[in-house]
Amino acid sequence: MIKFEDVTKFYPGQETAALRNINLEIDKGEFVFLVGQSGSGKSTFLRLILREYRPTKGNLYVAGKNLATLNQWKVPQLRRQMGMVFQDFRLLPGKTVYENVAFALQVIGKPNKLIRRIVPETLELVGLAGKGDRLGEELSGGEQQRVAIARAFVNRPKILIADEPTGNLDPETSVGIMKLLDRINRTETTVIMATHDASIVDQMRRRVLELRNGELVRDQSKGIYGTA
Ligand SMILES: Nc1ncnc2c1ncn2[C@@H]1O[C@H](COP(=O)(O)OP(=O)(O)OP(=O)(O)O)[C@@H](O)[C@H]1O
Repeated sequence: MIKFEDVTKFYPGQETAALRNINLEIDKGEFVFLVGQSGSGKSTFLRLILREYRPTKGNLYVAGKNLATLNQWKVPQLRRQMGMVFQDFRLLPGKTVYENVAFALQVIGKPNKLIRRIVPETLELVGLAGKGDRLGEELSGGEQQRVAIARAFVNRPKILIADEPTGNLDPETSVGIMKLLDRINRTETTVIMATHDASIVDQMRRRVLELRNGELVRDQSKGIYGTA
């Protein structure tokens, strides 16, 4: 599903690499935590998968395409296979829960009939049945993150990328969000999640990739947050 082949990324004008010689594979349906200190390269790793940047060196295969050479005009097609969730939710202001989720399908040209069927189904899946008419800003942080997850997942992407999705939530709410990501993962969706949340990583016991100064220093199955 995803393969890094000796991937190095330098930002323009920088002398040290944000990522250096990364080699790894992530299979379909895996759940992977990406950990490491601030500045270790986690966001860069995710942004390369999203093809926000190209690798400076090496090859990066995502869903059968080499992103190092992929034409720019094919990027939207690639992104449709991915959902993205952020720490700060990023809901559309002034829009209802339903509208936030429906919008993700409208922009890719899905017919209204399908939207009217799939949005309520997805809201139910994330535990927001009956809340479609509420405005995003009226919801709690945990509920807003559920909307963001519904929006990311409504098109049934192959890969869900989450950048610190529990970073703004209290521990109990975070556990609920993790249960939801786990349920999504069980539908064969590959989940890659950058996090600083040790207790969640330690509870879930999934594959852990640790970056340090742009290098992959640990790749542990059923891993924990810190090195034992
Ligand atoms: N647009 C950019 N231009 C130049 N340097 C950048 C840019 N984005 C990130 N960097 C640098 O690349 C390195 C890796 O940053 P990155 O944001 O990937 O780390 P991170 O692990 O996601 O950090 P955090 O946990 O704080 O989000 C850092 O040294 C950072 O300063």
